[in-house]
Amino acid sequence: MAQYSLVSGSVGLITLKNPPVNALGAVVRHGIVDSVEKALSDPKVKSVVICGQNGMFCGGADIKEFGTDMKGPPLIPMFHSLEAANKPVVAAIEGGAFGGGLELALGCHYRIAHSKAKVGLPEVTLGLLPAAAGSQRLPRLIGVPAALNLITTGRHITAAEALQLGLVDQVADHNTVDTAVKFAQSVVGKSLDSRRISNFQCPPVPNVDVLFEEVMQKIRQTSRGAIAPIACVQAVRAAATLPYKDGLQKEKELMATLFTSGQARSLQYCFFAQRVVSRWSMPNGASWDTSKGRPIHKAAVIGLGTMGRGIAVALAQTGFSVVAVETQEKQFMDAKKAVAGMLERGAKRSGKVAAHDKIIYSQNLQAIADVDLVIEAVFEDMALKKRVFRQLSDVCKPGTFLCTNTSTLDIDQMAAETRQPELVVGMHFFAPAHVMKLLEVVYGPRSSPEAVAVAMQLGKKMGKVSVAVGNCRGFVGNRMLKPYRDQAYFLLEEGATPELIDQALEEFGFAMGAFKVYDLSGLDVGWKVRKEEGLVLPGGGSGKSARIRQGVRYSPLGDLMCEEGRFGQKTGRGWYQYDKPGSRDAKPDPWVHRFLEDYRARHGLVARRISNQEVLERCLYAMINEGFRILEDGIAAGPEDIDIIYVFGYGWPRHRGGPMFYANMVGLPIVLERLEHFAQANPDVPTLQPCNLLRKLVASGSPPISKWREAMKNVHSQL
Ligand SMILES: CCCCCCCC/C=C\C=C\CC(=O)SCCNC(=O)CCNC(=O)[C@H](O)C(C)(C)COP(=O)(O)OP(=O)(O)OC[C@H]1O[C@@H](n2cnc3c(N)ncnc32)[C@H](O)[C@@H]1OP(=O)(O)O
Repeated sequence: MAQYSLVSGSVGLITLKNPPVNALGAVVRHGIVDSVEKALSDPKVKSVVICGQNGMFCGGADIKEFGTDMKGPPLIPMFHSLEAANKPVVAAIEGGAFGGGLELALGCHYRIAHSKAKVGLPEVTLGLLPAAAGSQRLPRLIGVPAALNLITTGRHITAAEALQLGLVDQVADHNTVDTAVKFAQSVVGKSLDSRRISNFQCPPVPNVDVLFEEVMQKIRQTSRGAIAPIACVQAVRAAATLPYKDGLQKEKELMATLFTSGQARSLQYCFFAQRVVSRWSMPNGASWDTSKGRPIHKAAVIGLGTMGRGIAVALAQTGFSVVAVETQEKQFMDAKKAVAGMLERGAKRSGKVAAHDKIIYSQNLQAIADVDLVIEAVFEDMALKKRVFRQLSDVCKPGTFLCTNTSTLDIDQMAAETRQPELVVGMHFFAPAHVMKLLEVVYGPRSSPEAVAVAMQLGKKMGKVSVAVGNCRGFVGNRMLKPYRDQAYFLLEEGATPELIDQALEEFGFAMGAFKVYDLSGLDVGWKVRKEEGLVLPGGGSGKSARIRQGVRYSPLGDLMCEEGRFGQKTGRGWYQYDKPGSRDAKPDPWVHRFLEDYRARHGLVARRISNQEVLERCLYAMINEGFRILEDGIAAGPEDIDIIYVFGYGWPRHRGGPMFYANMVGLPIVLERLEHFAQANPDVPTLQPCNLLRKLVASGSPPISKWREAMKNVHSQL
């Protein structure tokens, strides 16, 4: 609702009330219309102030209403009637004004923001554009380049930046509503003509065509197939080149296309999925509601390789005291230098002081005796990790949480080496750990809810998107990656090239195709693991068994590349060629094409034409099928957990909502039918055999993704 009251004898105060963010749902919109009518028709009222309850101005349109019949007054006429009012209307912005909330403020004659408030037009992140005249008013107020930046990125800016841009008129350090009321009284009687933004001429831009062409080109390169950023540019262009009324018409047309698009649905799903996963739960019912964390003041990182360095930096930048331990002399010296550089660069970017004094370096484990939490980041070797956990258990004070950054290994085996296995959890960071947003928090069978709560809390403090998952090989992310990568290799054997496969995946929207990722992360990493697992045969093996291991299809292509010393970017040669070792510019390599032809000839494989569609179906449906198995096994609590992991950790295009949401969009019966087809053609590839949960969901009428958790409960109860 919106509450109306008369304050200071002459100011009509309209307070938006719709917790938690005062979104502009139908009831609020009705409330605003009624309140404005009251204020404008009351002769005692000389000016109007609009604010939000509980220190929050407005979080925008009610996203939960999208996809419903959206009854209630529309926003544009509401904002026009505010702007046309003959009494000054002032927005008092506390907390934040986002999307429709900022558009409401732009319809007012004046805007006063609290110094801690933030504002922004984040519609693009929901697959939309600011279509309550925001795309037309903002450029008129702050100019085209600044408006383009805010509207195409959706970034939230501080009150100080908003003031500098001319987006707000004043910043208040204390009671914003009182300040706004006084301000409203002070401007009574002043002409409002110059305050109505829709009457403004857009500040002229030299070479407007060149500017928009350049911006459009940049957006096309970075948006990876997302349509909303492009529509945002088109809408701002309309503001820059057309009269307000025509610009508004263009904004409406663009919004109509976006509003019903699958991309908007996917992005809005991601918005809510991110919030669902933050309310983690364990199969035993533990969650935030039942388990509180414990404050962590001092943490330790063990092992200062690439991951350990990033983790230490992330912790220090968050304000934790860190003991960084590395026992090998050379690595220790290199790490100290590297971490210092990372902290300096981070400080330069954030404008904060580099957190050098937060880190103490040591080559001795005894230095961690008093820490509250340890993150082990030594080499991915179970024997080594077990030894480290035994030492940690001896050295650390009782009650210290012991976390491992393993990306695949069994948490429980490490926990078994300690005196308090309930304090052991996985904290799987993604490289580079101080940059990447995702954190998989892995609970083993003995991990206590408190330990999970502590890791989730720590992740939140570090600005990570943390997802709690169960313990299995590869957890969620890497477990699903395996069948995807297997398919990519099998497609090479059948006639594809690395660039054909990568192009299909990148056109789909992945940040990088499978083979570019291999080259980036190093082919030797997987080779080492496969050797330890006994999968690697010299020369790839021969005869029929060369392409079979442990009874299932295996491609030795990656092993053969490593035998040639082609480890990827670091050696300047991998699935692509690079100008020099360490270079990132991947070029197709004729050597690889010949290598693949020789391989096929050796194994009697006849190359066939492979379409982009087949690449997508084989790679993505195999991965999705594993996702269903993960749900079936109870490793992830729901499809949202999987999707958020893929969007934030694996370059899955957000406008496609994550693999499980994508399966839901494609249609589960289609996914099932294609998997059945591929499984029949490849009986030695068990990951293509459709899993039970998928079959059961299809048999029960393919419920929408919002109902999968319920359906999963039924499946679990039948097991
Ligand atoms: C055919 C053509 C039709 C054309 C029709 C056109 C009609 C539309 C016209 C205009 C459209 C305007 C577009 C918009 O305004 S879209 C919304 C833009 N706003 C946003 O994107 C802001 C989203 N919210 C946030 O970024 C944050 O929530 C923030 C406001 C910064 C607060 O953050 P924080 O304090 O961390 O809190 P949470 O994010 O956890 O949120 C708390 C709960 O509030 C729910 N929430 C937040 N925002 C909204 C919202 N706008 N609508 C509905 N619900 C919202 C959020 O989900 C949390 O609840 P829960 O935990 O239960 O999920």
